[in-house]
Amino acid sequence: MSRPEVVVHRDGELLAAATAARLVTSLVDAQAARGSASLVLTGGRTGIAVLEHLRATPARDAVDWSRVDLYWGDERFLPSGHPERNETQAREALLDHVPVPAGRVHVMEPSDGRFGDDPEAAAAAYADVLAAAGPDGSVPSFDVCLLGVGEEGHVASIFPGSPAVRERERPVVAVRDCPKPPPTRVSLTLPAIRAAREVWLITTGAAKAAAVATGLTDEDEVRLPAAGARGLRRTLWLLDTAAAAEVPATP
Ligand SMILES: O=C1O[C@H](COP(=O)(O)O)[C@@H](O)[C@H](O)[C@H]1O
Repeated sequence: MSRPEVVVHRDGELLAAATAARLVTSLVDAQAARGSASLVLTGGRTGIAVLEHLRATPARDAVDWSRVDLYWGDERFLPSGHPERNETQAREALLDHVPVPAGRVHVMEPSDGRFGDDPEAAAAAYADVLAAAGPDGSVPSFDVCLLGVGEEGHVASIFPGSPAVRERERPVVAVRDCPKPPPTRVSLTLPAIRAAREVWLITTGAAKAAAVATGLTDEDEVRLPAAGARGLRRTLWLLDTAAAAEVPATP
């Protein structure tokens, strides 16, 4: 598992623009190396801002969108098209504007979907989606897994002290009684996130500074889930100055 690296940008706008540029390069490189690229999307303000910048940059056309598989790290378990669904926001920010085939957009089921109001069934179905895509029924080695970071150190919908953060077997779980609304969600687990080649934790603002500083240590992931989000090859914390304020200076 990789050790965390930190990149700090002046402010949130620049962070989102620079991360979008970094994504273009990573997706193009993955396609050159392996034929297609796989990307796990995140919700949250910064994650969606990255997609908006990706939409706006002419360099987005360097990516062959017909060979990109898109997944989600978590989803708010709400009806299809609900404005608070991470899927809805990602579609508006980017996916409706690039020629990615519908069959490569791997959404987590909504609460009015195939399984009705059953997030456990939606989570199990998403585990099947991952198993069908990965080697020998295991989770795919995503090229990049994007994650936002909550003030209390949550990533995806894995909250401190929750059953989700203790999950060791299943790659996807239903999350109930979330401290952040909406209360019901579907989320990848830390073992699934750790299957990614690269994990990028992206966050901004002073309110995240303490979680960022602790997340960079070997803190117990049950107390601070972000500390357990590491990529096989690379773990990158992409921050603005305010979020990086409590990170110890490095040479
Ligand atoms: O609810 C969620 O929040 C987190 C963090 O969001 P932010 O707005 O504080 O950046 C996000 O990572 C997660 O995907 C989302 O469902």
